[in-house]
Amino acid sequence: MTRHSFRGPVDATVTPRYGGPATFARLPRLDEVERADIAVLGVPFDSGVSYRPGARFGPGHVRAASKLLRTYNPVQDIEPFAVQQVADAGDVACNPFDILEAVRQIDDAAREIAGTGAKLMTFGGDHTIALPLLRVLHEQHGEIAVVHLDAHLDTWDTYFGAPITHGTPFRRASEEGLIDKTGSIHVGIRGPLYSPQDLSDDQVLGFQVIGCHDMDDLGWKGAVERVKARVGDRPTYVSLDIDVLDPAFAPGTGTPEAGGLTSRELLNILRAFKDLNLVGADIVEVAPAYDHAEVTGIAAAHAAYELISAMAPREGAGS
Ligand SMILES: N=C(N)NCCCC(=O)O
Ligand SMILES: [Zn+2]
Ligand SMILES: [Zn+2]
Repeated sequence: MTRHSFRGPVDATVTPRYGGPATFARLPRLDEVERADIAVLGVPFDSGVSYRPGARFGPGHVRAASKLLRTYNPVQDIEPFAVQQVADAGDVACNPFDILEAVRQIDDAAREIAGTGAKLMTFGGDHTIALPLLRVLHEQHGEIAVVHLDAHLDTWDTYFGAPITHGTPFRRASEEGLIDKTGSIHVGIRGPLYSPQDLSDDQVLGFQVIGCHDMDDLGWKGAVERVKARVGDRPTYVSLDIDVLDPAFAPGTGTPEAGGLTSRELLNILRAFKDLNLVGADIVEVAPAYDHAEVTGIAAAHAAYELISAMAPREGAGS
Protein backbone atom coordinates (compact mmCIF):
# COMPACT_ATOMS: atom_id res chain seq x y z
CA MET A 1 0.00 0.00 0.00
CA THR A 2 1.53 3.36 -1.02
CA ARG A 3 1.46 5.86 1.77
CA HIS A 4 1.55 9.66 1.69
CA SER A 5 0.31 9.86 -1.89
CA PHE A 6 -3.10 11.08 -0.81
CA ARG A 7 -3.96 14.60 0.09
CA GLY A 8 -5.08 14.71 3.73
CA PRO A 9 -6.46 17.33 6.09
CA VAL A 10 -5.02 20.79 6.65
CA ASP A 11 -2.37 20.47 9.39
CA ALA A 12 -3.90 21.67 12.67
CA THR A 13 -0.45 22.36 14.12
CA VAL A 14 0.13 24.94 11.40
CA THR A 15 -3.32 26.36 10.61
CA PRO A 16 -5.67 26.69 13.61
CA ARG A 17 -8.68 24.40 13.55
CA TYR A 18 -11.24 27.11 14.11
CA GLY A 19 -10.18 28.84 10.91
CA GLY A 20 -9.62 27.51 7.44
CA PRO A 21 -11.87 25.53 5.15
CA ALA A 22 -15.29 24.31 6.25
CA THR A 23 -14.93 20.89 4.67
CA PHE A 24 -15.43 17.65 6.59
CA ALA A 25 -12.38 17.02 8.81
CA ARG A 26 -10.66 19.91 6.93
CA LEU A 27 -10.13 17.60 3.99
CA PRO A 28 -9.75 18.88 0.43
CA ARG A 29 -12.76 19.56 -1.74
CA LEU A 30 -13.54 16.98 -4.39
CA ASP A 31 -12.61 19.47 -7.14
CA GLU A 32 -9.16 19.85 -5.59
CA VAL A 33 -8.19 16.20 -6.03
CA GLU A 34 -7.84 14.04 -9.11
CA ARG A 35 -10.18 11.36 -7.82
CA ALA A 36 -11.60 10.20 -4.52
CA ASP A 37 -12.12 6.82 -2.90
CA ILE A 38 -14.71 8.33 -0.57
CA ALA A 39 -16.71 11.48 -1.23
CA VAL A 40 -18.42 13.23 1.66
CA LEU A 41 -21.68 14.65 0.36
CA GLY A 42 -24.09 16.97 2.15
CA VAL A 43 -27.82 16.78 1.49
CA PRO A 44 -29.44 19.76 3.20
CA PHE A 45 -33.02 18.57 2.77
CA ASP A 46 -35.67 18.25 5.50
CA SER A 47 -38.99 18.62 3.71
CA GLY A 48 -39.81 14.98 4.52
CA VAL A 49 -40.10 15.34 8.30
CA SER A 50 -43.16 14.47 10.36
CA TYR A 51 -42.20 16.44 13.48
CA ARG A 52 -39.42 18.95 14.27
CA PRO A 53 -37.80 20.45 11.16
CA GLY A 54 -34.18 21.61 10.92
CA ALA A 55 -32.09 18.71 9.57
CA ARG A 56 -31.43 20.83 6.46
CA PHE A 57 -28.76 22.48 8.58
CA GLY A 58 -27.20 19.11 9.47
CA PRO A 59 -24.37 18.93 6.89
CA GLY A 60 -22.90 22.32 7.88
CA HIS A 61 -23.18 21.46 11.57
CA VAL A 62 -21.43 18.10 11.23
CA ARG A 63 -18.64 19.65 9.14
CA ALA A 64 -18.15 22.34 11.83
CA ALA A 65 -18.10 19.69 14.56
CA SER A 66 -15.57 17.60 12.60
CA LYS A 67 -12.75 20.12 12.89
CA LEU A 68 -11.18 18.44 15.92
CA LEU A 69 -10.87 14.98 14.35
CA ARG A 70 -7.27 13.80 14.21
CA THR A 71 -5.56 11.68 11.59
CA TYR A 72 -4.85 8.39 13.41
CA ASN A 73 -7.67 6.10 14.53
CA PRO A 74 -6.17 4.05 17.37
CA VAL A 75 -8.97 1.53 17.85
CA GLN A 76 -9.21 0.60 14.17
CA ASP A 77 -5.41 1.12 13.92
CA ILE A 78 -5.62 3.01 10.67
CA GLU A 79 -5.01 6.48 9.25
CA PRO A 80 -8.27 6.77 7.31
CA PHE A 81 -7.17 9.81 5.29
CA ALA A 82 -3.70 8.43 4.44
CA VAL A 83 -4.64 5.08 2.94
CA GLN A 84 -7.45 6.36 0.72
CA GLN A 85 -8.43 9.71 -0.78
CA VAL A 86 -11.33 11.24 1.08
CA ALA A 87 -12.71 14.54 -0.20
CA ASP A 88 -15.68 16.79 0.43
CA ALA A 89 -18.11 17.03 -2.48
CA GLY A 90 -20.12 19.90 -0.98
CA ASP A 91 -23.91 19.99 -0.80
CA VAL A 92 -26.61 18.91 -3.23
CA ALA A 93 -28.82 21.84 -4.23
CA CYS A 94 -32.22 20.31 -3.56
CA ASN A 95 -35.64 21.90 -3.85
CA PRO A 96 -37.22 22.37 -0.41
CA PHE A 97 -40.71 22.85 -1.89
CA ASP A 98 -40.88 19.72 -4.06
CA ILE A 99 -39.95 16.37 -2.56
CA LEU A 100 -39.99 14.49 -5.88
CA GLU A 101 -37.72 17.03 -7.52
CA ALA A 102 -35.38 16.99 -4.51
CA VAL A 103 -35.21 13.20 -4.69
CA ARG A 104 -34.27 13.45 -8.38
CA GLN A 105 -31.61 16.04 -7.58
CA ILE A 106 -30.12 13.80 -4.88
CA ASP A 107 -30.28 10.86 -7.28
CA ASP A 108 -28.42 12.83 -10.00
CA ALA A 109 -25.71 14.12 -7.66
CA ALA A 110 -25.15 10.71 -6.06
CA ARG A 111 -25.07 8.94 -9.45
CA GLU A 112 -22.49 11.36 -10.81
CA ILE A 113 -20.15 10.84 -7.84
CA ALA A 114 -20.73 7.11 -7.55
CA GLY A 115 -19.99 6.85 -11.29
CA THR A 116 -16.42 7.98 -10.62
CA GLY A 117 -15.93 4.94 -8.37
CA ALA A 118 -16.05 6.92 -5.12
CA LYS A 119 -18.03 5.57 -2.18
CA LEU A 120 -20.47 8.04 -0.69
CA MET A 121 -20.46 9.13 2.94
CA THR A 122 -23.56 11.29 2.94
CA PHE A 123 -24.75 13.73 5.62
CA GLY A 124 -28.45 14.56 5.77
CA GLY A 125 -30.84 15.95 5.82
CA ASP A 126 -33.77 13.90 6.99
CA HIS A 127 -34.10 10.16 6.40
CA THR A 128 -36.00 10.61 3.13
CA ILE A 129 -32.62 10.89 1.40
CA ALA A 130 -31.80 7.21 1.95
CA LEU A 131 -34.25 6.27 -0.84
CA PRO A 132 -32.47 7.99 -3.76
CA LEU A 133 -29.10 6.94 -2.34
CA LEU A 134 -30.19 3.30 -2.28
CA ARG A 135 -31.58 3.60 -5.81
CA VAL A 136 -28.15 4.67 -7.07
CA LEU A 137 -26.31 1.97 -5.15
CA HIS A 138 -28.72 -0.65 -6.44
CA GLU A 139 -27.82 0.35 -10.00
CA GLN A 140 -24.17 -0.28 -9.15
CA HIS A 141 -24.32 -3.35 -6.93
CA GLY A 142 -27.75 -4.95 -7.24
CA GLU A 143 -29.65 -5.73 -4.04
CA ILE A 144 -28.06 -4.09 -1.02
CA ALA A 145 -27.96 -5.36 2.56
CA VAL A 146 -29.01 -2.42 4.71
CA VAL A 147 -27.79 -2.01 8.28
CA HIS A 148 -30.14 0.62 9.58
CA LEU A 149 -29.31 2.19 12.94
CA ASP A 150 -32.31 4.17 14.12
CA ALA A 151 -34.87 4.54 16.90
CA HIS A 152 -37.50 4.21 14.17
CA LEU A 153 -38.38 1.48 11.70
CA ASP A 154 -38.88 3.94 8.82
CA THR A 155 -40.85 1.24 7.00
CA TRP A 156 -44.18 2.98 7.46
CA ASP A 157 -46.39 3.41 4.38
CA THR A 158 -47.51 7.04 4.08
CA TYR A 159 -47.88 10.23 6.10
CA PHE A 160 -50.86 12.43 5.13
CA GLY A 161 -50.98 10.31 2.00
CA ALA A 162 -47.37 11.15 1.09
CA PRO A 163 -45.33 8.08 0.14
CA ILE A 164 -41.87 9.68 0.23
CA THR A 165 -41.09 10.99 3.72
CA HIS A 166 -38.52 10.38 6.43
CA GLY A 167 -40.69 7.66 7.97
CA THR A 168 -41.06 5.63 4.76
CA PRO A 169 -37.74 5.24 2.86
CA PHE A 170 -37.14 1.58 3.66
CA ARG A 171 -40.65 0.48 2.74
CA ARG A 172 -40.26 2.16 -0.65
CA ALA A 173 -36.75 0.69 -1.04
CA SER A 174 -38.05 -2.79 -0.24
CA GLU A 175 -41.03 -2.45 -2.63
CA GLU A 176 -38.65 -1.31 -5.39
CA GLY A 177 -36.43 -4.36 -4.86
CA LEU A 178 -33.43 -2.26 -3.85
CA ILE A 179 -32.63 -4.06 -0.61
CA ASP A 180 -31.60 -7.61 0.11
CA LYS A 181 -34.54 -8.92 2.11
CA THR A 182 -32.47 -11.74 3.55
CA GLY A 183 -29.61 -9.48 4.65
CA SER A 184 -31.08 -6.32 6.16
CA ILE A 185 -31.42 -5.38 9.80
CA HIS A 186 -32.41 -2.49 12.07
CA VAL A 187 -30.40 -1.70 15.21
CA GLY A 188 -31.61 0.47 18.07
CA ILE A 189 -35.36 0.41 17.47
CA ARG A 190 -37.43 1.66 20.39
CA GLY A 191 -40.40 3.72 21.39
CA PRO A 192 -44.13 3.44 20.80
CA LEU A 193 -45.41 2.28 17.41
CA TYR A 194 -48.72 2.88 15.62
CA SER A 195 -49.77 -0.80 15.81
CA PRO A 196 -48.35 -4.34 16.14
CA GLN A 197 -48.67 -4.55 12.35
CA ASP A 198 -45.76 -2.12 12.03
CA LEU A 199 -43.49 -4.97 13.14
CA SER A 200 -45.09 -7.71 11.06
CA ASP A 201 -45.02 -5.50 7.95
CA ASP A 202 -41.41 -4.67 8.67
CA GLN A 203 -40.47 -8.34 8.74
CA VAL A 204 -42.20 -8.97 5.42
CA LEU A 205 -40.35 -5.99 3.96
CA GLY A 206 -37.09 -7.78 4.74
CA PHE A 207 -35.75 -6.55 8.07
CA GLN A 208 -34.64 -8.19 11.29
CA VAL A 209 -34.78 -6.03 14.40
CA ILE A 210 -32.37 -5.51 17.28
CA GLY A 211 -34.35 -3.40 19.73
CA CYS A 212 -32.80 -1.10 22.30
CA HIS A 213 -34.57 -3.00 25.08
CA ASP A 214 -32.28 -5.93 24.17
CA MET A 215 -29.07 -3.94 24.28
CA ASP A 216 -28.26 -4.36 27.97
CA ASP A 217 -28.48 -8.15 27.69
CA LEU A 218 -26.88 -8.32 24.26
CA GLY A 219 -24.18 -5.68 24.67
CA TRP A 220 -22.66 -3.98 21.64
CA LYS A 221 -20.64 -7.12 20.85
CA GLY A 222 -23.75 -9.27 20.77
CA ALA A 223 -25.45 -6.75 18.51
CA VAL A 224 -22.45 -6.80 16.16
CA GLU A 225 -22.50 -10.60 16.03
CA ARG A 226 -26.15 -10.53 15.00
CA VAL A 227 -25.49 -7.90 12.35
CA LYS A 228 -22.56 -9.87 10.92
CA ALA A 229 -24.57 -13.09 10.89
CA ARG A 230 -27.36 -11.33 8.99
CA VAL A 231 -25.25 -9.39 6.51
CA GLY A 232 -22.29 -11.68 5.78
CA ASP A 233 -20.19 -10.42 2.86
CA ARG A 234 -23.07 -8.88 0.91
CA PRO A 235 -22.62 -5.33 -0.44
CA THR A 236 -23.75 -3.39 2.62
CA TYR A 237 -25.08 0.10 3.15
CA VAL A 238 -25.10 1.67 6.62
CA SER A 239 -27.88 4.16 7.22
CA LEU A 240 -27.37 5.88 10.55
CA ASP A 241 -30.16 8.02 11.95
CA ILE A 242 -28.52 9.99 14.75
CA ASP A 243 -31.68 9.49 16.86
CA VAL A 244 -30.48 5.92 17.45
CA LEU A 245 -28.52 7.63 20.21
CA ASP A 246 -30.27 8.50 23.43
CA PRO A 247 -31.42 12.13 23.51
CA ALA A 248 -28.78 12.62 26.22
CA PHE A 249 -26.13 11.91 23.56
CA ALA A 250 -27.95 13.41 20.60
CA PRO A 251 -30.47 16.08 21.58
CA GLY A 252 -30.15 17.77 18.20
CA THR A 253 -32.62 15.73 16.21
CA GLY A 254 -36.22 15.93 15.05
CA THR A 255 -37.96 12.86 16.51
CA PRO A 256 -36.13 11.98 19.74
CA GLU A 257 -37.06 8.84 21.70
CA ALA A 258 -35.94 7.98 25.26
CA GLY A 259 -33.84 4.91 26.04
CA GLY A 260 -31.31 4.95 23.21
CA LEU A 261 -27.72 3.90 22.64
CA THR A 262 -24.79 5.68 24.21
CA SER A 263 -22.32 7.24 21.80
CA ARG A 264 -19.71 4.78 23.12
CA GLU A 265 -21.91 1.82 22.17
CA LEU A 266 -22.57 3.29 18.74
CA LEU A 267 -18.91 3.96 17.97
CA ASN A 268 -17.95 0.44 19.02
CA ILE A 269 -20.64 -1.03 16.78
CA LEU A 270 -19.46 1.08 13.82
CA ARG A 271 -15.80 0.12 14.38
CA ALA A 272 -16.74 -3.53 13.99
CA PHE A 273 -18.14 -2.77 10.53
CA LYS A 274 -14.57 -2.84 9.19
CA ASP A 275 -15.29 -6.55 8.65
CA LEU A 276 -18.30 -5.82 6.42
CA ASN A 277 -18.34 -5.14 2.68
CA LEU A 278 -19.35 -1.48 2.97
CA VAL A 279 -20.46 0.24 -0.24
CA GLY A 280 -21.65 3.50 1.29
CA ALA A 281 -23.18 5.14 4.32
CA ASP A 282 -25.32 8.03 5.45
CA ILE A 283 -25.77 9.90 8.71
CA VAL A 284 -29.10 11.66 8.88
CA GLU A 285 -31.46 13.63 11.11
CA VAL A 286 -28.92 15.93 12.75
CA ALA A 287 -30.95 19.07 13.49
CA PRO A 288 -28.63 21.66 15.05
CA ALA A 289 -31.35 24.00 16.37
CA TYR A 290 -32.02 21.48 19.17
CA ASP A 291 -28.35 20.73 19.81
CA HIS A 292 -26.29 21.95 22.75
CA ALA A 293 -22.54 22.55 22.75
CA GLU A 294 -22.26 20.60 19.45
CA VAL A 295 -22.99 17.32 21.33
CA THR A 296 -24.96 15.84 18.45
CA GLY A 297 -22.68 17.24 15.76
CA ILE A 298 -19.62 15.79 17.47
CA ALA A 299 -21.27 12.37 17.80
CA ALA A 300 -22.15 12.46 14.09
CA ALA A 301 -18.63 13.58 13.11
CA HIS A 302 -17.06 10.75 15.12
CA ALA A 303 -19.53 8.25 13.68
CA ALA A 304 -18.52 9.36 10.17
CA TYR A 305 -14.85 9.05 11.12
CA GLU A 306 -15.42 5.45 12.23
CA LEU A 307 -17.39 4.63 9.07
CA ILE A 308 -14.71 6.15 6.82
CA SER A 309 -12.08 4.19 8.75
CA ALA A 310 -14.16 1.03 8.40
CA MET A 311 -14.30 1.56 4.60
CA ALA A 312 -10.51 1.93 4.33
CA PRO A 313 -8.45 -0.72 2.53
CA ARG A 314 -6.43 -2.89 4.91
CA GLU A 315 -3.07 -4.59 4.55
CA GLY A 316 -3.54 -8.18 3.48
CA ALA A 317 -7.28 -7.74 2.91
CA GLY A 318 -6.86 -7.79 -0.85
CA SER A 319 -8.58 -4.46 -1.43
N1 LIG B 1 -36.80 8.91 10.50
C1 LIG B 1 -37.04 9.52 11.60
N2 LIG B 1 -36.11 10.13 12.26
N3 LIG B 1 -38.28 9.55 12.13
C2 LIG B 1 -39.41 8.90 11.60
C3 LIG B 1 -40.57 9.15 12.53
C4 LIG B 1 -41.84 9.06 11.82
C5 LIG B 1 -43.06 9.36 12.70
O1 LIG B 1 -43.36 10.53 12.90
O2 LIG B 1 -43.70 8.42 13.14
ZN1 LIG C 1 -35.21 7.95 13.64
ZN1 LIG D 1 -34.86 7.45 10.52
